[in-house]
Amino acid sequence: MQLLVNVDHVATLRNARGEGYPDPTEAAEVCEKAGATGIVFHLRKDRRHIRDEDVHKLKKQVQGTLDFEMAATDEMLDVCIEVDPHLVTLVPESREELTTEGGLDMASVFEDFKQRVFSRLRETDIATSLFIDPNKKDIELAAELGSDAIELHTGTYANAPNKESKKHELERLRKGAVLAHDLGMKVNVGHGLNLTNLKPLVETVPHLHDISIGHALVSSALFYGLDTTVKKFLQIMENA
Ligand SMILES: CC(=O)[C@@H](O)[C@H](O)COP(=O)(O)O
Ligand SMILES: NCC(=O)COP(=O)(O)O
Repeated sequence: MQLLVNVDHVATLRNARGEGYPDPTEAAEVCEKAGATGIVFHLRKDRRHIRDEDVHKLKKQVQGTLDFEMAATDEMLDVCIEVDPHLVTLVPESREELTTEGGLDMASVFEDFKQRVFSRLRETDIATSLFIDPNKKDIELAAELGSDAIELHTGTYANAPNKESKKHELERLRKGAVLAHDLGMKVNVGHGLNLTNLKPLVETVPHLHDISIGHALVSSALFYGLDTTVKKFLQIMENA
């Protein structure tokens, strides 16, 4: 189990005033020094937080795993292949959304991903991950496509309104992780994870590889500091 910190919202804060601070690259350095295994960023089509120059700076700065989240457009594929991260996580993206709203619908993207996206990525050393909901069909199609990993969308679990629905979502994630692992894929998770909901997740869901956490981690860092916050998340993972 390894923690990858998503630095998107360090850039959100920077962009709010158009100043050069806080710098996502500097945040990445603090996170890695505090024990994070790597860094995630999502280069959105509208560049609302991370910008192209951040991507190149992060590539130079990050020592551990670099996970490039993106929509599978030709433009993003060009940037990603040029930057050459360790991992690319393909996510659905819509311009109006405040954040990623769900996983990829694998049935509807399958043929396009096979012919246009994976054919290009397979010519590189970049490992692939698909951001999907914990549905049997989506997981099976991810394996059929030959993805190295999936990232199970934990947003529905994180936002579940009561104990019963949280339990239900955890069970879906557990089953999804077992299936993905049995099909030979690495199991990553992310979205909406925080200092409270991480513990039940890591104690219930097996085979976890990368856990990517951004918005809540950056928010907690305002109160505890970034170094201490990363260590708090790592402690939860270590105790599990
Ligand atoms: C794919 C995912 O769950 C998130 O990391 C997503 O990339 C978040 O996007 P924002 O950082 O723009 O909210
Ligand atoms: N892939 C999920 C991610 O990078 C962080 O998501 P969030 O913690 O910002 O919701």
